Amino acid sequence: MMELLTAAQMRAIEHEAIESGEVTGLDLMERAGAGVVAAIFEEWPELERVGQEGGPEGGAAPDPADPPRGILGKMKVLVLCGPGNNGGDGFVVARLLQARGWQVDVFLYGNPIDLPPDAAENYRRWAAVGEVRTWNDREIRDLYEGDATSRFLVVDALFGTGLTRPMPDDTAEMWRGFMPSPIVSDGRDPGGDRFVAIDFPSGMCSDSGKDFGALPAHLTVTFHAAKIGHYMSLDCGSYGGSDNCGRLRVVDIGMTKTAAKGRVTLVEAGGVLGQTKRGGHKYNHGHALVLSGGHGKTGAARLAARGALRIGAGLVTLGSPRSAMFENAAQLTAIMLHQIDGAHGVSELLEDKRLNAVCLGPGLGRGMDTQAVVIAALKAQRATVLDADALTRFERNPQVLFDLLHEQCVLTPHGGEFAKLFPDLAAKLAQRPQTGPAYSKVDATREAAARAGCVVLFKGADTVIADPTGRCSVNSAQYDRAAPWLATAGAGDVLAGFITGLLARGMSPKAAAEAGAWLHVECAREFGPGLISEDLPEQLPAVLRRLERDG
Ligand SMILES: NC(=O)C1=CN([C@@H]2O[C@H](COP(=O)(O)OP(=O)(O)OC[C@H]3O[C@@H](n4cnc5c(N)ncnc54)[C@H](OP(=O)(O)O)[C@@H]3O)[C@@H](O)[C@H]2O)[C@@H](O)CC1
Ligand SMILES: [K+]
Repeated sequence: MMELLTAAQMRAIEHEAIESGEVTGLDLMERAGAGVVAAIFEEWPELERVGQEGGPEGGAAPDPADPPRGILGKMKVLVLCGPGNNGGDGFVVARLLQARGWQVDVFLYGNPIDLPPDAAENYRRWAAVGEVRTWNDREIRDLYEGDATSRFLVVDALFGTGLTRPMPDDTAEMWRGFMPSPIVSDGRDPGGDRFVAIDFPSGMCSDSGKDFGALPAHLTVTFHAAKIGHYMSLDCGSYGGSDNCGRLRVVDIGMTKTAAKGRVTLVEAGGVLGQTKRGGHKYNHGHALVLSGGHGKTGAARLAARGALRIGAGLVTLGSPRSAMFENAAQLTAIMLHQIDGAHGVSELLEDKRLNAVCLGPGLGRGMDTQAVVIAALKAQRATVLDADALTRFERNPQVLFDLLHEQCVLTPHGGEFAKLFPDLAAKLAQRPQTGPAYSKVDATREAAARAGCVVLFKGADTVIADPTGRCSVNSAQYDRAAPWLATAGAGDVLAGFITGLLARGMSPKAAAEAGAWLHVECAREFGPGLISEDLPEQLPAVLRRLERDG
C-alpha cells in the first residue's frame, strides 16, 4: 500500500531513521542525489552518452560555428541550489554529473555558512571540485538564454518540502527566462532542454500541491514515498497541481519507517482484488435500488443502474416515477423496474429488507420532491450513495442532510457540488495561499467527512476519499493512470452505480468508494479515447479479468 506523506511526516520518518542508527543524514542525501541521477538516465537513456567518449560533449565549450549535434547538441547542466537540504541534494547531483564528464554550473541561493550540516558538507565536497556561483537571477537567465548552441539539463534544487512561502522576488528573472520552455503533458521533451525537480518543482507546496510560483518540470524525483502534493491536481479552484511535476519517480533511499498516524494512502489494485464473484445465489450478492428522475430525465439513473449490475450486484431495481415508466421500460432488460411515486413510495419499497443498497441523485431533479425522497431513503438506514441532485438540493440547508446521514452513506460530490454543501471548506481550498503548508483537498475532504458523519468521495483527477475518523486515500487519474476521457457527461453517474453495486455486495462504504473509483479509472483507460459513459460499465469484464489474472 503506497503512502502519501506530508512534509512533517517525511521529516519524522527521517528523524526516526537517523535516531535509530538505521542511516545517517549524509547517507540519505548521497542516496537522494544518486537516485536523481539514476532517474534522469532512466527517463532519458540517450543522456547517458553525454560526456562519455564518442558521445555528445558535455564538457566542450560551445562553438557558434558548430551547430548542435544530433538530437542532443551540446548538453550542459545548470544546478540551482537552495538554502536547505534540497540544495544539499543539488550539490550531490552536481558532483555526480561532473564526475561523468558533464559541464556543470552551480548557483547557490543563500549564504553557504547558513546551510544545514549535511547540505554544508555537500557544498564543501562540490566546492573542492567545482565553482559555486553567487546567486544572480539575471545572470542565470543570461547564461541560459545566451547559449543557443547548447541544450540544458536544469536541476531545480532550490526548495523542496521546506518551502514555506511564495517564491522570492530575486528568482523571478530566472523564472521568466525558463518559463517558455515547452513542458509537454506527458512530461517528455526529447528534443529540448530538460527540467528536473528534486523532490518538488520549487514553488510547489508539498502538502497541498498549491502553487507559490512553481517552475514546472519534465521530471520530478522524490524520495522514500510520494508526498500528498504530488497527487493533488488543478481541480476545484485550487492553484498548482500535479501537472507541474511532469513525470514522477519515487526513489528508495533505504528507510523502512512509515507514517505513524494520519496516513493517506494511494488506492491501488491490491485493495480492489477479490471483487469477482465466488459462487452463491444472486440473492447472496445484494439487491441495489437506483432511483430514476421523471420523464425525459432518466438516462443518468440507468447509467448508474447498469454500473451497479456490471460490478456484481445480484439484482438491480430501478425505481421510477409513473411519468417515466414507459421510457425506462423501453430501455431496460436485466435491470428490474418498479414504480415508485414520491417519498412515501420510497419508504414503502424499502420495507423490503432485501434491498440493501440505494443510489440517489443521478437525474433525480431539483424539484420539491427530491429532498423528501432523500430523507425517506436515509431514514430507511440502508447503505446509500448520494450524488448530484441529491446533494445540491440541500444547498440552502445542508445541516438537514448532515443530521440524517449515517455511517453507511457515501457522498460523491464533484467540485461544484462540494462547494454547495461545504461552502466554507471550498472557499478555504480555493484561496491563493501565502504560507505553507497550505490547506489541501485532503484537509477539505477530511473535514467534510467529519461534518457529514459519513464517507465523502471528492471527485477529480485526484479523487480524495475520507471517512469521519480521518482515514483517507487518494484515487489518482494522473501520471501513468491519466484518463482524460473520463471528463464526459454521465461518468459520475456510472461511478455512483459502481459504488452502490459494491455496497450491495457487502463492502464497507470506504472500501466500496475506493474500489469503485479505482475501477472507474481502469475502465476509462481500458477503453481509451472516444469514451462515452455507456462504455464504462462494459469495460468491467475485461478489467476484472485482468485483475484476476495479474492478482
Ligand atoms: N526528509 C528527508 O528524509 C530527506 C530530505 N531530503 C531533502 O531535503 C529537503 C528538505 O530540506 P529542508 O527541510 O532543509 O527544506 P528545503 O526545501 O531545502 O528549504 C528550506 C530552506 O528554504 C527556506 N525557504 C523556504 N521557503 C522559502 C521561500 N519561499 N523563499 C526563500 N526561502 C525559503 C527556508 O528558510 P526558512 O523558512 O527557515 O526561513 C530554509 O532555509 C527535501 O525536499 C529533500 O530534497 C533528502 O536529502 C533526502 C532525505
Ligand atoms: K526543488
